[in-house]
Amino acid sequence: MSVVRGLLIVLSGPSGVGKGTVRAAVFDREDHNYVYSVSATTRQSRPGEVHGVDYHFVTHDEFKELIDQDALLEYAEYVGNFYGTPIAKIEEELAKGHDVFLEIEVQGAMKVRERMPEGVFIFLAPPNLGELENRITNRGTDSQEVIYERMQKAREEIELMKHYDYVVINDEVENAVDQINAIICSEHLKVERTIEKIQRDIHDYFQKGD
Ligand SMILES: Nc1ncnc2c1ncn2[C@@H]1O[C@H](COP(=O)(O)OP(=O)(O)OP(=O)(O)O)[C@@H](O)[C@H]1O
Ligand SMILES: Nc1nc2c(ncn2[C@@H]2O[C@H](COP(=O)(O)O)[C@@H](O)[C@H]2O)c(=O)[nH]1
Repeated sequence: MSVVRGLLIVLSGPSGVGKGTVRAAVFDREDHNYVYSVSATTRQSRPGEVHGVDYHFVTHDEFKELIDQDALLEYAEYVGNFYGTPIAKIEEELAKGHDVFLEIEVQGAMKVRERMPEGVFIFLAPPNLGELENRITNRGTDSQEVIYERMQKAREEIELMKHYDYVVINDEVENAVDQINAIICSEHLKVERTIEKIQRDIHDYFQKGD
């Protein structure tokens, strides 16, 4: 029997809203078949970040080579650094029936939407912008200048949330996780129902011909 292709789940939203935190909590569920798409970036690694796990940390030349080789599903420049999604792993995992999670900013998500509109696009929103600023600040990874730039970006990004299939507010991590799990279940059901409908149609068509 052929394997049903996995879902491409694009979790997007402003920096610091909690995408990584929520995604890790979604992955903590025991019985999942999720795979995380590790992005390439020209950003310097932060303390504790592991090459190949959190990101593929690459030079500008290496990033340019990925673009030239058409190895990225999408890429974007974000606050002075490049970020991109390697395509090969995604195709491989979807074909195995695994659900692939992308955790990317909004310009990139819109490009994925053009290339893979069958994806499930979830915008993670902060309860309010003051709380977003607190989260980025308390994370302690960015200078005041970078925090300012990320907050300016957040304003533009929130304007684009209307282009997503779902908006989830990350007030409490557990609430956001429950909503995302419910979205994924319902998207799987949609795919199963569509397959059943097509199979019924094929069955009915050939019965008529008998
Ligand atoms: N619901 C929440 N309530 C309070 N703090 C939260 C919540 N979700 C995440 N945080 C905290 O906010 C900070 C930013 O979270 P995280 O790094 O997961 O965001 P992100 O969206 O992945 O950021 P980036 O896009 O910059 O990688 C972290 O310190 C995290 O612990
Ligand atoms: N368009 C893409 N955006 C990405 C990708 N990987 C991560 N990101 C997003 O960039 C910002 C900044 O990330 P940070 O790790 O420096 O805080 C954040 O919104 C990430 O989600 C990608 O492959 N493409």
